[in-house]
Amino acid sequence: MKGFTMELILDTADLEAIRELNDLYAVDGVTTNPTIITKSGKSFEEIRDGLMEILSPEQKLFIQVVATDFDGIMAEARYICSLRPENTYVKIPVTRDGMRAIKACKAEGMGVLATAIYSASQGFMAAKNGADYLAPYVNRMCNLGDGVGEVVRLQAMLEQAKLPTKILAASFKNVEQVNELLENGIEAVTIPVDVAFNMLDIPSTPMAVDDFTRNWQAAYGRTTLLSAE
Ligand SMILES: O=C(CO)[C@@H](O)[C@H](O)[C@H](O)[C@H](O)COP(=O)(O)O
Repeated sequence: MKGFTMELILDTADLEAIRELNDLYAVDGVTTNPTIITKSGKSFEEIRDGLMEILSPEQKLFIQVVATDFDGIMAEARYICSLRPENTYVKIPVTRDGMRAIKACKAEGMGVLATAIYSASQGFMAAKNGADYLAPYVNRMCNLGDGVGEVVRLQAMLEQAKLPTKILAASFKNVEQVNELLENGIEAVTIPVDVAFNMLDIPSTPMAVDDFTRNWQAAYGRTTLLSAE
């Protein structure tokens, strides 16, 4: 396995949730796609400016192209990568035009994430074209077959070929899917807001804390460790 630090990315354009989760967790960046941005109810420009204000220069920003033809993808990719001096990645779906664009963007020195990946072979070819990250759609792949298994297979293929590309697994619907991939050494995950909170919020934990507080209050008449001495 390659030496790495696991990256935790948020898969949302909900600026309030990003602020809150950025306080709560060690967040490495944010991914968006055209649908995620339209769901925010805000304009692209508002989301773009909000993300650039919230994220520190070290946190990664991934923005997807909307154009589907090679020239359009290249124009949007240059624009996206010009938004911040570093740690900005253009997300390009692995269509035929997209694959050509991934290769061309890397030749121009841009950061690239290959997205909308549904099979190990699609991911492998994007990695061969130089993509920095691959985003397999885990839940959607699970709906078609063994999604987690296919991502683990892709990881094995990258390791065998000694390709440095990282898998940034996407399209999660529950915590268990995330856990399974982390257990298998996946280097980065991008998770939606509900899954991000569900990774922490188990009702038994605040219930246990309530017991501690109640017992302390009953014994010492206060709800803090600190006395008035
Ligand atoms: O590709 C990335 C991250 O690189 C994600 O933003 C990706 O587009 C999303 O996770 C998926 O489109 C979400 O899919 P779904 O929740 O609609 O199944």
